[in-house]
Amino acid sequence: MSAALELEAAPALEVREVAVHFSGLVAIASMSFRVPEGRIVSLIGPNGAGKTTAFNVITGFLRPTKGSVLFRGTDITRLTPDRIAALGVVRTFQRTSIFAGCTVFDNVLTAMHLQGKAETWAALLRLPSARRETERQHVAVREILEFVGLTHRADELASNLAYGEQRLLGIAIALAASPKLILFDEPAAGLNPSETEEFMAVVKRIRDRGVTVLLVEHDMRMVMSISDLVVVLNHGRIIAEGPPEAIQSNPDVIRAYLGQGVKRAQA
Ligand SMILES: Nc1ncnc2c1ncn2[C@@H]1O[C@H](COP(=O)(O)OP(=O)(O)OP(=O)(O)O)[C@@H](O)[C@H]1O
Repeated sequence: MSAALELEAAPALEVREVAVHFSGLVAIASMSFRVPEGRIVSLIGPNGAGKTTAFNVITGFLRPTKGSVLFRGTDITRLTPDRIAALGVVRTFQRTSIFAGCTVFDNVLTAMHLQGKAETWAALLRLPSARRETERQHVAVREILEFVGLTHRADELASNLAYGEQRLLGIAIALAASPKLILFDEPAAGLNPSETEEFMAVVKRIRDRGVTVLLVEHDMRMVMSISDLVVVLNHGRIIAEGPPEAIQSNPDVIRAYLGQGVKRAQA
């Protein structure tokens, strides 16, 4: 499907004329873009371009000065982060908050419990439905660990995981919240090439399951090989958007970012 057709399809996420000012400093001047349902979209640009600020607006951690954010047609601009997460917009952080002293399995189970408040009462009362629910959750945790490739590490303490495995656990924790749209903030930072490959394969599998992905990333090899669409920010403005091939040859993008970005990716 062409990029033009993609953009005509009903978007999972629509950012409309968002501006963010921090007491005089314009972090985002005006930003509009759409993330089509079931696709991987990357937001790229030089340091300070406004990418993390955009993530903060989308996930409700920051109110924009102007503009709006729509998730599947619903205006989420003024919702709290937990309401937005409950709608299925789930974020991973550069440093994932895992419980180092708990097992891999329990980390994912805890994340799943955190979203199932209704079942907590049934569990406290030890109702049969709660036992069924517990079994269902354990099956789901095992499925998620299988999905990210951590089954063999299920009983390991999270603190004993290698760096790349901790990233995979971060994804597993995010998947436990049943995301419809998942946002990754620099997921490849600090990963070696084989860990990056493994990470990319998991992200593609997430997309292939119908979950929409929005990525902020500086690793251009990853961005260009994984993305269906790329949106380029520079000084708080979008300077280009389109499929990776078009972005790589766009002179404005090369001037503003890619010359520097490709060097960094090869470093
Ligand atoms: N809470 C804040 N208060 C004041 N200025 C901020 C705040 N957060 C971000 N900024 C500024 O807004 C601009 C955009 O920052 P942002 O972190 O969104 O950029 P970025 O594209 O994510 O950069 P990087 O690639 O380095 O993570 C920068 O000039 C930054 O200094």
